[in-house]
Order: sequence, then structure tokens, then C-alpha cells
Amino acid sequence: MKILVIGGGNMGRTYARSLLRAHLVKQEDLMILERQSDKLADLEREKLGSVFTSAESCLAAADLIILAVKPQDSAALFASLRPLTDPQQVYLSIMAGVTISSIQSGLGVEKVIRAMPNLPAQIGLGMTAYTASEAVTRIELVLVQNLLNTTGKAIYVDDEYSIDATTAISGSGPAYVLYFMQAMIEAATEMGFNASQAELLVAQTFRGAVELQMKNDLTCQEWIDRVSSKGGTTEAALNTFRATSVFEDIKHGARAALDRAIALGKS
Ligand SMILES: NC(=O)C1=CN([C@@H]2O[C@H](COP(=O)(O)OP(=O)(O)OC[C@H]3O[C@@H](n4cnc5c(N)ncnc54)[C@H](O)[C@@H]3O)[C@@H](O)[C@H]2O)C=CC1
Ligand SMILES: O=C(O)[C@@H]1CCC=N1
Repeated sequence: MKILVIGGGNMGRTYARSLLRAHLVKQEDLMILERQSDKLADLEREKLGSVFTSAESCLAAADLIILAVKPQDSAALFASLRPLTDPQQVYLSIMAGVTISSIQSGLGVEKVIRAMPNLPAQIGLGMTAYTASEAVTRIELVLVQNLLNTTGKAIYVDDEYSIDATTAISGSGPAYVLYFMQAMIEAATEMGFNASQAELLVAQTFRGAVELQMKNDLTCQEWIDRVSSKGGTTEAALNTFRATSVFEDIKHGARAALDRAIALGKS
């Protein structure tokens, strides 16, 4: 099976690397289509497969095509691919917001899988949700599921609203977590730690808290209760967070991401 990744950016490269690392595809069966000339040398150097600059020279040979360009570039991409597509090809899109029906009509194909991964896929710790059009066969779906599993965990969802919601939670989520970390690192440096000490204090705290939560049955609130002593330091911090509505603000932020994902699908 030949796989073509369209868009050799953060996510396109992540997929290419994962597929090769997991031996799901051989280097000679992997192709990358990238339009930006300054990225070509890097892609060649990394030996992620054959690198192409025009769809005419690679699309027809591909059985599975991974669409990894920005949503705003999708219309122009679809227009350039449409005359070259084959109805037997399977298209896997990871573009935020872009709906299965717009991919089908834009490309003139029926077999479309829409997935929403996240950046930790780079280190095999990704979280992906995916769904598929009716024309995708069970065998094709399992094949793509194997592919997604090389980047971390993956769940099948029934509808595209859930893909947009995944975008707002786990797709964009790493940035929210890193934003929180950034604030804590800044607080630590303001308290006198140097930059590397501050980063270690914060990163190890995040790792420990996440591992605790994932490896046990307690809820977040139950763990929070175990850290907080009555009249203690944690309570002082949490009372301040509550007074400034950080909790609601985070939910509002995630909601704004969902609204944006839905809007991207309509533009
Ligand atoms: N970065 C992230 O954390 C995540 C991104 N996504 C989705 O993945 C997609 C790609 O995102 P990134 O990799 O971060 O973007 P990026 O900007 O790093 O990569 C996109 C690449 O596509 C190339 N490109 C654009 N139009 C093209 C065309 N017509 N032909 C060939 N190449 C073309 C660009 O030159 C660029 O190298 C987006 O749709 C985004 O919504 C999904 C989940 C997480
Ligand atoms: O910010 C974005 O639009 C993309 C989708 C999820 C993560 N990055």
C-alpha cells in the first residue's frame, strides 16, 4: 500500500515518522507532497519517503492520502487535487473543522475518514478521535485505526460534532496545559528559582499529577482534596483561583475552540 502525506509541517511529519517507525509502511511506499520550497531540503534530509512538489507526480500512485494542511488551505488544495483523484482512494483528513461532506464534494471522492489528533503524537502519546463516511469499508477503517494507534491512543466516534469537540479538548488541549505550566514557571522564577529549576519543578509536578490521576480510580476532586490541608497552602491557592473564576474561564476557552472548529467547517 502506498501512502501520500499532503503537507510536510508539524503533523504531516509526525505521521510520516510514526508510520515508518511502526513499520506500517516502507520508505519507498511513503510520499510527501509539500508546496513550500524551504521545507523540501529538511524533508529530504529526514528520509521520510519521496518528496514531491506537485500532485500530478504522486497522487495517482497513492492508496491512502493523509490531508495535513491548514484548514484555510483546503479549498485551494481540493481544487488542485480534484481532477486527479480516484474513487478507490481513501482520504484521511486531520484538518480542524473541515467536514467529511466538504472533503467529498471538494475532491469528488466518497471514502473519507476524519480524525483529530494532537501534537504529543510526535512522541507516541497522542490522543485521536476519528469517524468515517459510509463508503469506507471495515478493512479500510481497521487499517487507518492501526495507523492512528502508532501515534498514541485513538477512539472511534459516531458523529462529526464529536470530532469538533475533540479538537476543543485534546486537539488544542496541549496548548492549554502548556499555558498553565508557563504561568507556574513564571511564578516560580518570580519566587527566586532559576529558569531550569523552575521548569523542572513545574514539569515534574505536572507529570506526577497526571500519572496519579491516570493510574488510580480517584476523581480530580478527590486528588485535590488529598493535597489540600484545611487552612493550608493549597487551600489558599484554590480559594484565589475560585475567586478569579479560572475554572469557568478554562471552560469558556474550550468552548471558544469548539465554536471556532464549527466555524472553520462552514467557511
Ligand atoms: N498542530 C497541531 O497541534 C494540530 C494540527 N492539526 C491539524 O493539522 C493540520 C496541519 O497542521 P500543522 O501541521 O500544525 O500545520 P503546518 O503549517 O505545520 O503544516 C502544514 C503544511 O502544509 C503545507 N501545505 C499547504 N498547502 C499545501 C498544498 N496545497 N500542497 C502541499 N502542501 C501544502 C504547508 O506548506 C505546511 O508545510 C491543520 O489542518 C490542523 O488543523 C490537528 C491536530 C493538532
Ligand atoms: O489550532 C488549531 O487550529 C489546530 C487544531 C488543533 C490543534 N491545532
